[in-house]
Formats: sequence, structure tokens, C-alpha cells
Amino acid sequence: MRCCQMVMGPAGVGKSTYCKAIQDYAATSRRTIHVVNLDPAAEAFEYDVAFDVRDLITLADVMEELELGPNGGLVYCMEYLLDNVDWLKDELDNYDDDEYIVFDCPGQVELYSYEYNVFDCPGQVELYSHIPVMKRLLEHFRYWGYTVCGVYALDATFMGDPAKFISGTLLSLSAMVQLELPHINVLTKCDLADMEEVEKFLDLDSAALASMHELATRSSRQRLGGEQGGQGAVGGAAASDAARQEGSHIAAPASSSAQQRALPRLERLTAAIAGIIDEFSMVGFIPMDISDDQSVALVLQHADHITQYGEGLEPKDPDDEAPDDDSMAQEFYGGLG
Ligand SMILES: Nc1nc2c(ncn2[C@@H]2O[C@H](COP(=O)(O)OP(=O)(O)OP(=O)(O)O)[C@@H](O)[C@H]2O)c(=O)[nH]1
Repeated sequence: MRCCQMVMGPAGVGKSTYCKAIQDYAATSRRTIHVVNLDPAAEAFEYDVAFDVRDLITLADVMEELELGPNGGLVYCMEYLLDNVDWLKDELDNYDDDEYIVFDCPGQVELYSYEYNVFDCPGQVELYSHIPVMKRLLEHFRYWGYTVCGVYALDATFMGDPAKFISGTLLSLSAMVQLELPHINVLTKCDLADMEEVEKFLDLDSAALASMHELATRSSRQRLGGEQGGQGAVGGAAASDAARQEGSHIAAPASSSAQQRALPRLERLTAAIAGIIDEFSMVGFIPMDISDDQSVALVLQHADHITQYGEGLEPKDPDDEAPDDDSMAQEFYGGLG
């Protein structure tokens, strides 16, 4: 049985760190996970790389030779990979059918969702939704007999901000719908996050949504009111002043009457989107704390479960049983209360 994970998500959320964490965890449970770098823009990662798309093409070369910007360059690289998909197939043929592969995919640049007031607008790389490169790549994987689990990573430290939570949820949903994959959402960087805040989002109910809506409203009002020290997407007015001094394109929050008038409609929209996410139970999240083996085990267990990895595999030696992921995961769930 051929199984693999495609690790996706916005830039910098911790995709490579996730790959390293599950590779290390697997090694301690006598399982081998091969990690492949599929990001032509990758600069550094700490996992043991099985093979690397940068041996085929790099973003730096494309930008220099074709005089493309980073976003156009990344799209070019991924289309080049598709045009040379035999290279990928040849590399994969070095691995047996029962070997487990994890693909560290390029990040999505989400300037529009996570930043605020950007004037000189850069492009957005939508490899997972608007540009069908990832979808076409997945068709090849299916044709080669792989069962693919999509792993969509989102940064847990963003979860205190309802606007970012909703935006992240919609991004994940968009990837899920476009790629039509068995899919899990993983909250990365839980070791850095306030877990009490994060837990509110793990099992959304109407009470959590109500508080989310209230927080969203407060946060929007702070931004539009230009409150000093507010929790805006870029840290409120103070952060914007600092950014302006550094010559950045991030502008200070503007308090315009048009924006004020739009606010109630945006608040209703926020509430409606949150209600839909809740009503259809569309997106759930699994927290991952890389400093906690039980938490890493739980994530891997979810991924295995949805691809049915391991079913039918015989233990190599009954005395060599790996640690029981189920009991570790249950302990972790218990720990979350
Ligand atoms: N403490 C902590 N830091 C993390 C974690 N995940 C990622 N980081 C840090 O966040 C930064 C970005 O992590 P990466 O794993 O490179 O993120 P990425 O999504 O692969 O980044 P791109 O490939 O550029 O999209 C690095 O400095 C990591 O050390 C985590 O779970 N805990």
C-alpha cells in the first residue's frame, strides 16, 4: 500500500518543522518516514531529506534567469515540475510500496488575509486553489497508486484573533474542496500558543462562536478607532507607525467614515461565516506541540486513520512492537480536557 502526506499551508506556519517532528517521532517508534522537499524556494530545513525538488529547479535560478518575481517564479517552478513529472516518478521508484513519504510543499503567501492595509499590492500564490498545479500533481500521485492525506497546517498562535481564525479556516476549506483529498488540519506552534485560547477553537460550538464574534467586533473597532496598543492584525497603530518609519508599505489604520459604515455589515458577515463553519462541522483542528511526543503521535494517528495506513501490515517482530500510539493519543486528549 502506498501512502503519503502532502503538507500544505500558508508560508511560515511550520510545515518543515511539522515534517521534522513526525520524522523524529516515527524514528523513536521504529517507523521510517521519508520526507521530500517539494518547495523550490526552501532555504533551510532540519529533516533528513529523501530527495529535493531543488535538484530539478530552484526559485532563485528561475527568478534570475527569467526575471520573474517570487510568486510568478514559484508558479513557473511548480509547472516545470509537472512538465517533468517523470523525474518525480523516478525518485519515488527508489522507495518500496510500503514506505511512507511526506511531501513538504511550498507555502501559500497570504498577505491579504493576515496583513492589513497593504497599498502596493503584491501577488498571492494560490497553488492550492486557483492555479491547478497541486491538483494536477495529485492526479499523478493517484495514478501511481498513492493514497494521499492532505495535511493543512495553521499557526496556533494566530488563533486568539477570530479574523485570522476564520481566514485560516476558509483557506483550509478552499484547499480541501479544490484538492478533494482526505484531509486533516493541524495547529502548529502549540508550544508557543496560549492553549486555553486555542482550545476554544478545537471544538467549536455556538458559545465559542459567540465569543469569537464578540472578539472580532472589538478587534475591528480597535483597528478603525486607531486605538493605541490594540490587537490589530499588525499590532495596531503602534506597529504601523514603526513599520512606516522603516519605510514599509504597511500604512497606519485609517479611521474613515466609509469604513465605519461598513463595519456592521462586516460583523454580520463574520457571524454568518462562523455560523456556516459551525453548522456544517466543516473544519476541525488537531493541535500539535512538537515538544510533546503524545501530541505528535496523535497527529500521525489521525493521518494514518484517514488513509488506513498500517492496515494489513504485519509487525516485523512481535517482540519489537512500537509504542502504542492509541494510548499515547488518548492520554494527550485527556490532557486537553
Ligand atoms: N517553537 C516553535 N517554533 C516553530 C514551530 N513550527 C515552526 N516554528 C518556527 O517557525 C519558523 C517557520 O517554520 P518553518 O517550519 O520553516 O515553516 P514553513 O511553513 O515550512 O515555512 P515556508 O516553507 O517558508 O512556508 C521557524 O523559525 C521555525 O523554527 C513550532 O511548532 N514551535
